Amino acid sequence: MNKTGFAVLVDPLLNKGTAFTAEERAQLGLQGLLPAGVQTIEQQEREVYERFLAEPTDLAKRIYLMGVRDSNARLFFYSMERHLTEYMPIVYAPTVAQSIENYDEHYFGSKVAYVSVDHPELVEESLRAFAGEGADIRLVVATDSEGILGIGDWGTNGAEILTGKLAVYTAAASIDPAKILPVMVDAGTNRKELLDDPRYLGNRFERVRGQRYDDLIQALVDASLKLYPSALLHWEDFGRPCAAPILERYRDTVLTLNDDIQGTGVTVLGALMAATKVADAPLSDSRILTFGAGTAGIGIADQIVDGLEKLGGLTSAEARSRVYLVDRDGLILKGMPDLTEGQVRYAHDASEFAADLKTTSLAAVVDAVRPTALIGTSTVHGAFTEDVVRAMASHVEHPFIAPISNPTKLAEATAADVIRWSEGRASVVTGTPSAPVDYDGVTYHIGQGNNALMYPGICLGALIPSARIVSRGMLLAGAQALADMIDTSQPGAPVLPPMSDLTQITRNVATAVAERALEEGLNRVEVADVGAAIDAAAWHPEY
Ligand SMILES: NC(=O)c1ccc[n+]([C@@H]2O[C@H](COP(=O)([O-])OP(=O)(O)OC[C@H]3O[C@@H](n4cnc5c(N)ncnc54)[C@H](O)[C@@H]3O)[C@@H](O)[C@H]2O)c1
Ligand SMILES: O=C(O)C[C@H](O)C(=O)O
Ligand SMILES: [Mg+2]
Repeated sequence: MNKTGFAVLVDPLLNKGTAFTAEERAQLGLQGLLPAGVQTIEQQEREVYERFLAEPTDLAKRIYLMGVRDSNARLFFYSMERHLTEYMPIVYAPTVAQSIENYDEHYFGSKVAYVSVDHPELVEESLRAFAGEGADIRLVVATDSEGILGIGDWGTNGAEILTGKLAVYTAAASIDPAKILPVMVDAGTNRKELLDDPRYLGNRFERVRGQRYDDLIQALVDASLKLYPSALLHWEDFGRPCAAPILERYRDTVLTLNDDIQGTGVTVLGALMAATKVADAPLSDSRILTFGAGTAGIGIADQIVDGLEKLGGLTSAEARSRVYLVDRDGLILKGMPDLTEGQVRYAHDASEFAADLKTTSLAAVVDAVRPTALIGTSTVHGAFTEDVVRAMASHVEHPFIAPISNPTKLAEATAADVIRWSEGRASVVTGTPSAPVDYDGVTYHIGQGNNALMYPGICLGALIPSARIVSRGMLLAGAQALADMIDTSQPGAPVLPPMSDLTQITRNVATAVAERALEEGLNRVEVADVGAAIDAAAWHPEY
């Protein structure tokens, strides 16, 4: 049944507010519900942008913009398209972290589907209720909020990470917002201050682990496959104990992507490939030191190893031996207690190092390993000290240094410090935006090493041919497409394309990923012309 009256005005996908024409107002029963003036989308957008500029803080700007999103989605995306570079850090990281940390003051629940570990039998009903009967969902984005960015466990307050990721999906990949379903997986929280806060709205118990948790995830996968068989399932900000096991359980049989593992892995691999061009060194010469060997750190290591093998020509054992990990207890060595499965893959033999190596000193480990690339996914602010950066730059002419922990306050270093301490020789990327750095007469542009550069394109590229899975080949094709966008001929050029080019980046990545899926025979539909199929699928925020 077609909606009329207030039902139209409160539906963000139908609402045009004051842009409804006199005829539409008559047809849709809106007479008397709107003031007499009729505006164009351009006029409405100008007012949105002026109000955005006038809001006093980043958090206030985010709350305002997401309010526009919730009342008139086309107007929001029309505005985001025009001010992408300005809106990204507000709608998404780093400001989304403030939304989550201050949730109780500003939200009464986010617009997402909630599923509870107490009621796996209600998962299907929750998805149906949120999406509406007959919805053509192509993308399910789920979080359990145990590892939100680097700020940890935020229970159901973490739902705002989903609204941020969804906005980026539509802005970057033109995916129709009506086809995306955000799901908050509520398995409890281990954050005591939330459990003690009377205003906390999620399940008030400690995180449930083991069979009951696995059953909830299985119920979500089953419901998604049953209701929306061609949809991609995106996992976001699950904690270290759950993220990798969930991906391993489903990656070979279900169309699925873990953003923190795979999205981040391909982003960093793409940047590393571009950095090897700056260094004029083959990819196969890379030696990688990852500081913070959790979900993202291991995801990056695995992805780089795949790249060293398939693109760099190393054997799998050779490629693995090029990766070194440092975590809380220092350099990861064989036989250390409590290593995760991922860490075991990269544990080195202590006999490779001098007996007196201080394995908990990052600078000493850098001197011992002599890496070409240093990646930070530790959430330890300032861990890449001057000593560490100088050690990197003393062994390699052009080191790749990527302090990508989010939000900004947790980054291992600032771009400006890395440029200064490496005397302008390092290729740097940071997780949140960094201003250009002037050093010794050169302006260095800093790439934003954030998975937002990749997950929209990988997902779109997988959806276009209705791929059965996201294969390793599809991921590598995405990384190559990203690296191919980089022109390193100018001094100070970034090793990642700028966020202002996000729609073009996404298109290039999606094209490469879709073509690889077709080559590998993973498609469930035939696609004669990938570019034309991308155009045909695109949703445009116009009235
Ligand atoms: N830029 C991006 O696109 C991107 C993508 C994913 C994750 N991240 C960031 O990476 C960070 C880590 O995320 P995650 O999901 O991997 O979390 P995680 O908890 O799975 O991993 C963090 C790891 O750092 C280790 N660590 C903590 N303190 C340490 C110390 N003092 N020294 C060495 N290691 C230490 C932890 O033991 C853990 O293994 C977060 O800040 C997150 O925002 C960035
Ligand atoms: O959300 C982001 O900004 C990137 C990434 O997924 C993260 O967890 O930090
Ligand atoms: Mg994340």
